[in-house]
Amino acid sequence: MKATVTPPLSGAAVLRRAVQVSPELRQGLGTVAVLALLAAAGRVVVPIAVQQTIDQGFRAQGGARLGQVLVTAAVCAVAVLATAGITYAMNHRLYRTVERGLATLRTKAFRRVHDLSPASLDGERRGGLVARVTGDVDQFSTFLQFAGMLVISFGQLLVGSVVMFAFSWVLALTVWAVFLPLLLVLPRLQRRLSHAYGRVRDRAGDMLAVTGEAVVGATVIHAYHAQELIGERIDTAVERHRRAQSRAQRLVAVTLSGGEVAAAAAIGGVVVLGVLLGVGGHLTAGELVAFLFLVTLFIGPMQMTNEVLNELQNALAGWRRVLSVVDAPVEVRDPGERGTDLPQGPVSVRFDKVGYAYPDGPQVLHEVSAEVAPRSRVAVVGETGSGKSTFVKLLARLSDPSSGQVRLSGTPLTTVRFASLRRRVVMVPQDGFLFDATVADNIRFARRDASDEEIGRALADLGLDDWLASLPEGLHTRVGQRGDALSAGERQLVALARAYLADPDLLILDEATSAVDPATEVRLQQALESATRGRTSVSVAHRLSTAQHADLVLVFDRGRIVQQGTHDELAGRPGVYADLYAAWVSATGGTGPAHSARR
Ligand SMILES: Nc1ncnc2c1ncn2[C@@H]1O[C@H](COP(=O)(O)OP(=O)(O)OP(=O)(O)O)[C@@H](O)[C@H]1O
Repeated sequence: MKATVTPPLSGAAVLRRAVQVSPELRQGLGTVAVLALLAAAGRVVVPIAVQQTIDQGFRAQGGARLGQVLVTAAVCAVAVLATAGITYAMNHRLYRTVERGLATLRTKAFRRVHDLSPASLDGERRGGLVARVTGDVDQFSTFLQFAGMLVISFGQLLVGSVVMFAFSWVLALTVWAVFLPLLLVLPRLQRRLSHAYGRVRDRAGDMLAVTGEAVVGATVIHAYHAQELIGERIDTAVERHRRAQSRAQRLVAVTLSGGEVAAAAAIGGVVVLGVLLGVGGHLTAGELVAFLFLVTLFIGPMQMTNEVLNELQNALAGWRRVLSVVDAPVEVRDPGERGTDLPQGPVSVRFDKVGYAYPDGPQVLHEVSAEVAPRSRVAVVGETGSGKSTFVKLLARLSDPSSGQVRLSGTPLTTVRFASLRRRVVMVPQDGFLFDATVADNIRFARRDASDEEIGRALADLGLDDWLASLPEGLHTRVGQRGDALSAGERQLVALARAYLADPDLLILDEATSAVDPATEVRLQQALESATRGRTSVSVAHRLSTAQHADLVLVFDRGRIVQQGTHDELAGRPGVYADLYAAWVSATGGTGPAHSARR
């Protein structure tokens, strides 16, 4: 699946694309920059005040001037308070801008996960993408806690350097000479870090996918006592993440230690040179003390910049992965305004030499041609893996054919607006997903404005009123997560009632293969009979009893339609259908429980 491939976007390209995806990120950046400069300027007030206090206050010519000291202290206090206020305003503005941008990014990424073709993307892979979107965006959010400081740091470096040069260009050059080598090797280190953090984010994604799978597949894991196997997979994923993280942290440690050494060298150099300059009469005591303050103001941002750049690499790696979800190509597009509505009335279906291959997979449908008359009931049968489900997914436009064309009532499916298609064509998949809500709410999913009475009537139409009466709280019975509180057969009944309430012109059913008890089997059969009456229906039939009642049976074999006709015509003729039927009769006596048709 293309969406899982991380495109090798450079840091700058990631930022550019991120701003395109979330234009909010641009808003107010000018204000943030101005506030950052003001905050930086505010921070050099203290060293200047220290210099003034010493040189013009305590050591003033003609004796100490306490009045001057008090005024300087008051100005300094006001500047410190104002700087704190400006820093708060800048952070607030920055967080607001970026959180808005990230909200847009999250929304677009989640939507894209939904838009990706359901035919080629199963629930687990979709879950992996969701984990990526949540984990990686959070990583970026964490980075922001530092980002505000980064903006101020740049301002502080700038203003600090100007003031340092004003006090003593020799000392200012010394400080820069110490930090320059660090600045020169930093880009190389950052590139290596970027690579290391890319791996960390990938490993974190793998870890989330494996643990997510373990939660979703808990029942199967317990049933097969596979806890140890899954445990090992989780341990491996955790260990690989730990190793990637350690590698990245080692590089971080190198950059931090480099910063420490440079800081110590800068302070040492300033003290020694400063004293020598002072003795020679080139520097006052106040200027030397102020300079030492300025050096700490310079070292702080240097180290902060280093740290923030490290975090930035981690955040960029996450951003890059989220953007690869946002930019994943959507296979099935709504023609929207340019499209047409399906013609009114009962729907006919035509498949014209349709071929299909799943992304990166082999051809699974070959030259499939079929015609379905309006209001007819069609059963699609064939061995497991013969292409039945794929055929109905193309009919519901969950995916588009690789070759050939599907038409509904003469209109090419790709030109039908989604609004019209989803109103007139409804598919009940094998696993008709139920939400953790009541029976009524799950059925109402088809028509949000349906009243309880209408839902009750729909169930009665399908002959399910006695089943409804047997539920502890009738329509208001909760179905549990994924419908776990209902039996497999009952879940199918609810899914069918949901489709019936939608009142489509074309009903597509992918019969569940799960076995149900005989009483539910009879209920399901009756409900199916009522739900398909008077409308076009195409059912993937795992029970050949469905084929017995159909107007037309399409027989699939290895991705091709090899026979078509009514049950009576086909059962009496040697061929795939007669074999399937014979196998089904011998396995179930012809009336038995659900059974996947096999030769
Ligand atoms: N999401 C997918 N990605 C790749 N290949 C797939 C995917 N879904 C199905 N296939 C492959 O396509 C082929 C046809 O599968 P399909 O599900 O259409 O068969 P089927 O006749 O409905 O089978 P069953 O009766 O078991 O449901 C199979 O070889 C299957 O492995």
